[in-house]
Amino acid sequence: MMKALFKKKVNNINPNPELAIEIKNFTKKFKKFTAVDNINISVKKGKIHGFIGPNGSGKTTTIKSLIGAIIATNGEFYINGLEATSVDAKKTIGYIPENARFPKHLKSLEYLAEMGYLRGIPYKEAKAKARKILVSLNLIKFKSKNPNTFSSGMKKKILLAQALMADPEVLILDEPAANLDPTARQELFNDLIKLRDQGKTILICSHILSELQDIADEITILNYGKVVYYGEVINASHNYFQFTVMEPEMLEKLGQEIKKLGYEIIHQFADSYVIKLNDTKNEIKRIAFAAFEQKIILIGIQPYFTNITKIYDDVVFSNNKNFGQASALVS
Ligand SMILES: Nc1ncnc2c1ncn2[C@@H]1O[C@H](COP(=O)(O)OP(=O)(O)OP(=O)(O)O)[C@@H](O)[C@H]1O
Repeated sequence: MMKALFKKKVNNINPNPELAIEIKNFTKKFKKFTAVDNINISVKKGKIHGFIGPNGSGKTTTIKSLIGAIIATNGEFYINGLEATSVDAKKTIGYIPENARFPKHLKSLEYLAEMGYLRGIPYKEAKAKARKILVSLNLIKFKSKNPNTFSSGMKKKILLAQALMADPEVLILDEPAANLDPTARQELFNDLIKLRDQGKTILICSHILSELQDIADEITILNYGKVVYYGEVINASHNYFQFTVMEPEMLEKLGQEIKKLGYEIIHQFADSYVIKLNDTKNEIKRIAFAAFEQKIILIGIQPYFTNITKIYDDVVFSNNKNFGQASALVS
């Protein structure tokens, strides 16, 4: 009997070490109510991953279960291939909650140094590190002020600075841009892009689609506790262009010309191809000229990117007529 009690749980799931976050078969029930229903989520290393869904769809429940703040009814959680509850995995996560509250008696620099000290960094070292982070987030001039007196945007940055004190590989942010004005939001996003470019993985939980359109590399959409969409995001910086022909019959010929010019076709539609360009203006001229010479009529050449609002409208709004159009969430 005792043997059975202490028997180690056998885990048949092999975590994928290529993923920064892996959530498998996660279910959370609050009494009889199923808030999250057997979902799987994968977040690739070094990416900004948008975690989207209407109010009450289960985002915060998922994040809190991932960081161990609430207990899952069922499921497995991994950070960089390690069980999320393990000490080693916890060391690699930085969590930034939706709301900020700071001790009244500490100035920003002292507060960050204390937080570093609590995580085991010697105080002097922690203070030097805090100073460096404040410089990188453009907050050093406020080092002697208490963060409670800061604007919402600055408070968010102090929370980010606090998470960075532990040098996390994975940052998890719950509604990072709620209540921020456009400038503060842009500044915070620029900081997140910088961190992603340094190799960190960032999971952003949000239902404001415009927050994610320009910065997310991939998205997962949750609706009524289920994953209804997962995919990579192509944004303007990828330099993808869509070339549309007048008659679908012209498409094959255009494909031959595109290949002759040495471009790779990324996507194919009934009447168009998507290609990655580098030196946009000259390359468009070359392709348009080659098409013209082959009597292929191009009726459209336009930048191609993932429209998160449209995807959201398709997978959420069309299923929940009573929710209101997703575009209403874009602010
Ligand atoms: N402690 C709890 N007890 C009972 N039900 C809960 C509890 N926490 C969350 N829920 C319910 O679980 C569902 C998912 O809530 P959750 O907070 O995860 O959604 P969310 O997607 O983060 O929403 P929002 O965008 O509004 O923050 C909701 O229906 C919520 O009412």
